[in-house]
Amino acid sequence: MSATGQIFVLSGPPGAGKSTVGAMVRQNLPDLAYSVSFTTRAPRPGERDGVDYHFVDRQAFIQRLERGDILEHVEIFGNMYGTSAQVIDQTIGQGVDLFLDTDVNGGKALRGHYPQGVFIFIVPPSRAELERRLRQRGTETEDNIRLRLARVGYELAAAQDYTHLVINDDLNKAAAQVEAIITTDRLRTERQLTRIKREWGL
Ligand SMILES: Nc1nc2c(ncn2[C@@H]2O[C@H](COP(=O)(O)OP(=O)(O)O)[C@@H](O)[C@H]2O)c(=O)[nH]1
Ligand SMILES: Nc1ncnc2c1ncn2[C@@H]1O[C@H](COP(=O)(O)OP(=O)(O)O)[C@@H](O)[C@H]1O
Repeated sequence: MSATGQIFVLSGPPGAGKSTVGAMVRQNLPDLAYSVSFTTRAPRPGERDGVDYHFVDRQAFIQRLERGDILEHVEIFGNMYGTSAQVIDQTIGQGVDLFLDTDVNGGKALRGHYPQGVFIFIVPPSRAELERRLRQRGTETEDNIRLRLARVGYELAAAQDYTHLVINDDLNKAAAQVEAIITTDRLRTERQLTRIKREWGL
């Protein structure tokens, strides 16, 4: 029986709805911690440092990598993204559940470290709708949209390695489904017993 918190990883192609659905789920499940990644990407309008990402320059990112502060990382679209090792250790070490948004490489690395984790893949209903949503998001140049569209197949090929698959057709439905997956995992007997024993001092 594990006394640690669980990890919930959300992956999917760019434009699938990871950020949007992730934010809705976290709002409804406030006791779920969020792993704020490091990135060398520039903030988008509305994104906040330390909340959406820790925005750092390449040199600072590499320093962190060399110090072992980053558990897993990837370079996508010319930018680096990485998960804080400290956040993972401290959060789940304290028995708190942790939500992460990573690409499929991050998913694979985390599956290696935490094989009992919950790995959720999210896809939009169609490629055309994904393209429409990426454009409508209004955050990317045409070149960046093309880069993101070129990655869709690569991300989709890894969907089979995830424990759950959610189709993001209707936003509220998709968020409710991700929430249901998390809640169901939390209701597993071994996780409930761990919690009960801790609370009852058993
Ligand atoms: N492996 C890994 N991927 C990450 C991390 N943080 C973000 N990503 C992924 O990096 C990719 C690009 O993210 P972002 O620039 O926010 O763009 P978007 O996919 O267009 O919303 C997405 O697939 C994220 O899931 C991380 O810490 N590790
Ligand atoms: N079910 C949905 N219906 C319509 N638009 C959506 C839906 N889910 C997400 N979006 C929109 O699609 C765009 C891409 O979603 P986003 O959460 O940024 O994706 P990701 O983080 O996976 O790249 C955003 O503008 C978001 O508001």
